[in-house]
Amino acid sequence: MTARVSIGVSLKMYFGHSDARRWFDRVAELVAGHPAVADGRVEFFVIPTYLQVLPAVEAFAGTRTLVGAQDVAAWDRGAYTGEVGAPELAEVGVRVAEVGHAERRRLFGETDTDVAAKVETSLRSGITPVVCIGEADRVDAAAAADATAVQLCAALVGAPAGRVIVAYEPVWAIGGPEPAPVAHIATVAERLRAELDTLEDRDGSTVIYGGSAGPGLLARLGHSVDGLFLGRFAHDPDALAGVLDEASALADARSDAHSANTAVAS
Ligand SMILES: O=C(CO)COP(=O)(O)O
Repeated sequence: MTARVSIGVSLKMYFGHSDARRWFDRVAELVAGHPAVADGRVEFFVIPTYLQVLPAVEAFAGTRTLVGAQDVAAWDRGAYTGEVGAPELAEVGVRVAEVGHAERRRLFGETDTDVAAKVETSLRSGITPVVCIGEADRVDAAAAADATAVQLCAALVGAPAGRVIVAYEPVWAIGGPEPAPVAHIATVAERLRAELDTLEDRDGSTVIYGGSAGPGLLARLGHSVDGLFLGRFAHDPDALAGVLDEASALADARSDAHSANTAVAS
């Protein structure tokens, strides 16, 4: 378990250009003044539309915020109309790329093979993939853990060494009124972390939860996840500030636990 806690936001396609830029300015001010983001205890990333990436890079400059892309081409460059490749994303300052979100799998037919190709090109370009996985139907936690472990392995086929951020997002909890139950999330996230721990070349990888996540959830989840992937409930910067405070408290608790373990071991 890493001491650091990760909080990410995907803006999906909710905001127009001016609204997105206003949100970037408000949130950049918020994170610049947030001690845990400023000193790196909490990793913060924002994933706007492709067209909003450059203004986001500019707005968040100097705040430690990582700007991401909501997708990435499966190829580096060439005759792929409408696509954007990882090398170009990296060139303009994109640091994370969302791969295999449930909406892309469902609406655009993305397969595990596409996802693996996108993970591979991202890592090769120095971009950390946010690998989105989650069970489609509401099954029990053990079945969800089995299904998502299979998805995770499929996503990492052929991937070069490097950190990945695994976003566990049960499809049935996305866009709903409330997140999946805490015990369900904990069971699946712990299984996914155990899977990652068996891999030698994935140091620093994290498992975060998304799907109607908002203020109050991280405090209830505690150590069972490494953070949250927010959608609608980050549109209000005050709600996002509340989540960052919870992330900061969790990062402190983890670093205390880490120091206690190190003291016992020595
Ligand atoms: O899909 C999500 C983040 O990628 C979650 O979105 P919501 O929090 O709006 O359900």
